[in-house]
Amino acid sequence: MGLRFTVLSSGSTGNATVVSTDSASVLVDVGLSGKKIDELLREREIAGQDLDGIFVTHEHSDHIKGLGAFARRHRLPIYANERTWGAMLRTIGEIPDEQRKILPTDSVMEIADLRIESYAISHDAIEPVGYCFLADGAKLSLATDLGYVSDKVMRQLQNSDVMVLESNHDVDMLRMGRYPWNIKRRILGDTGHLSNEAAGEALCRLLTGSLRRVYLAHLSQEHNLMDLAKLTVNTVLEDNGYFYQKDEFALCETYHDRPTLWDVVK
Ligand SMILES: O=c1ccn([C@@H]2O[C@H](COP(=O)(O)O)[C@@H](O)[C@H]2O)c(=O)[nH]1
Repeated sequence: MGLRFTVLSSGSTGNATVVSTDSASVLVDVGLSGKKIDELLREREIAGQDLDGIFVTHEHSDHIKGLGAFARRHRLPIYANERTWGAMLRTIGEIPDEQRKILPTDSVMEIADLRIESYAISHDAIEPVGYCFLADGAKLSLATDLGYVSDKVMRQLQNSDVMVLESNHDVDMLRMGRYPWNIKRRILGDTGHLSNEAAGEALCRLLTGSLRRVYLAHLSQEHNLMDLAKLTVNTVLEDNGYFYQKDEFALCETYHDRPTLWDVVK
């Protein structure tokens, strides 16, 4: 079946994504309780103990809430860079040495036929990363929790077939919303979260030959709506002269309260 994935949950209430090939299966982040992750995996017919490892993007609780419990229960290796390990150790509890794996930022590793590339992103965590997954000539890129898309990140994301891209908020809804000003400023800043417009602008530079689907992710439940996110991204694309046919490219949805269907990347 080749490279495939399901976003189990997306948003500030918890993030987790499964990426699989016929020979490897990994989880990216465990932002819900270990019990809930097991339940969602079962829904997608995956057993926790069949995973080959967990890849951590950063230490914020919506990405590591259930990490310790889940990894210990299934004796799974956890991959993160050294500074992220340092930042999360006190919250995830004791992890046996054999499960602690250091994956430096901007490095590449392979598990069976799955190639995993970590890349640095701009977010207010200690050393946050995104991941690209490649197998069978297909590329899936996960890009959430980033304040802006740097040229380096843009190069990393090139030639993706499918992307999971942050579209956190509508700027006007956020400005008018109830969050305190310091949190609004954080979200809007260079180490915060991508707005719908910023996601659209990034896509203008990424909508090349190979990109077929983009899953809008990490939507705020306070300051966004999926239809508004899609409309804004499409408007930015059209304003910049990017028009596409429905059979060429699609914007897809992720959810905070249910998994996406399996998507076979290519
Ligand atoms: O009271 C709050 C609410 C949210 N945050 C952080 O803001 C961003 C965006 O949150 P959304 O739920 O997507 O609106 C996220 O990093 C939250 O953790 C906060 O710090 N305090």
